[in-house]
Amino acid sequence: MTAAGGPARLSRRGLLGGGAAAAGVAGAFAAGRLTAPETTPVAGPVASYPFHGERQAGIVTPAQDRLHFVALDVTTDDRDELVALLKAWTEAAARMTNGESAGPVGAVDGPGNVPPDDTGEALDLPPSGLTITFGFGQGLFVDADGKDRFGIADRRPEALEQLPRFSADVLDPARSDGDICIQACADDPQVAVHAIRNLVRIGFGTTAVRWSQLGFGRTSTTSTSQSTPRNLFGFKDGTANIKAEETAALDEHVWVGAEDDPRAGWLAGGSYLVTRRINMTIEVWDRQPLESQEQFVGRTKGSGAPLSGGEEFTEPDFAMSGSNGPIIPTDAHVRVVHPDANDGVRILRRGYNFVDGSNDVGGLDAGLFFIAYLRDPRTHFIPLQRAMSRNDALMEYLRFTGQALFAVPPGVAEGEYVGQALFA
Ligand SMILES: C=CC1=C(C)c2cc3[nH]c(cc4nc(cc5[nH]c(cc1n2)c(C)c5CCC(=O)O)C(CCC(=O)O)=C4C)c(C)c3C=C
Ligand SMILES: [Fe+2]
Repeated sequence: MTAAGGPARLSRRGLLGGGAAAAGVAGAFAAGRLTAPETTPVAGPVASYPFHGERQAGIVTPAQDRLHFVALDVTTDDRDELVALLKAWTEAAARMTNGESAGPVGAVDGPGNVPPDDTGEALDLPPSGLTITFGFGQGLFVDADGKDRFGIADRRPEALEQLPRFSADVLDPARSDGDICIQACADDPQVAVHAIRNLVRIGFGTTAVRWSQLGFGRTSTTSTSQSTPRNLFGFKDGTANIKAEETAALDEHVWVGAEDDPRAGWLAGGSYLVTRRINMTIEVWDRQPLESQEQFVGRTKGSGAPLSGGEEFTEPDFAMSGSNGPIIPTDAHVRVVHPDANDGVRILRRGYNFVDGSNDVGGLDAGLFFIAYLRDPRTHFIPLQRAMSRNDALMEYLRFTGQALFAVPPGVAEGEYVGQALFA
């Protein structure tokens, strides 16, 4: 398999859409925010992303179209068993992201009298841009009884605590938390599901699935090479997201710094991952006039431009007046969560649309599975969610039905296993 289409391999011309756009992007970097390329080139089909590297793949990797996310509880108290599992998962993840079977024998080439070491549904499928990203929850460090099962309680990152409750939270414990999470993203749903299924299979006896979530359409961009997708409200989502090319912003807002937390040095270069399962009352939303929908968001539904004018990547002008007060209302989502209103804070969003059948009132159980990577949940998530709770017009159409927080260790070098520094 060849690695192709990843950010480093896109030509500068392909990334920036020509010289004029390049100048524009350079200016935007200088201003601290990224503006659009003049044209938005689409990266070619991606063969594979290597599992090993300085950072885990699946964070700044161009967001793939499909997601299978699982949270697991560790059922053993034995540190050696946990470490053995992390080693086995590392090997299997490296193989699968390379388009190989989960185990070295494969789905059909082993002896007939034992179960195969791969389940087989991805036979003949390409790697499809599969990335597998691991995170550790609070319960891995101290379990519900306050027990330090694996001798790592003193290495728990200070910020890895239970998230507070927010308004519109109707959290289902069966869709929240977990000791370990695995995020599999791919451009083929079968490849993402195959990855999670096999990792869960390998963990049988050591871990148990707590909850999982499928996502069918990305709701963000994480690279300037991508076009902006739409969420289930029909709006472009991901326009102002941090992009892989914004390395200074990633260092400031996404990657945990070496000095951030003296007792959790193992997390330096990693990140925090927040998930929120957000049900959207789409049937009610669909009855709102177009102009109201646009006022709730603060952007136009067609182009995604701010209501203050311009094009999709034009910065909103929050000072501009309309006939009835500010043209971008004070409770518009993009105003409430904008860095200008939140001490300059930015986050890397990597969420997905979901529809999990229908609900008990004949509507769709649909929404946005919010995933964000950020440097510290205390500065980069809790205040944002609180601001939304207080004063965001979108809140009337949202119900938060699950949430979790994980510490995501940095990348894995060849010959190492994921999270190795935590157990060293
Ligand atoms: C706590 C953080 C956020 C939650 C929860 C959240 C939910 C949520 N958002 C949309 C739709 C859009 N969000 C947009 C931008 C945007 N959203 C957040 C944060 C949360 N959103 C941020 C930080 C930003 C970027 C703000 C900026 O820097 O300008 C947009 C506009 C397009 C874009 O920039 O991506 C839309 C549309 C929904 C539907 C939703 C819950 C279901
Ligand atoms: Fe948002």
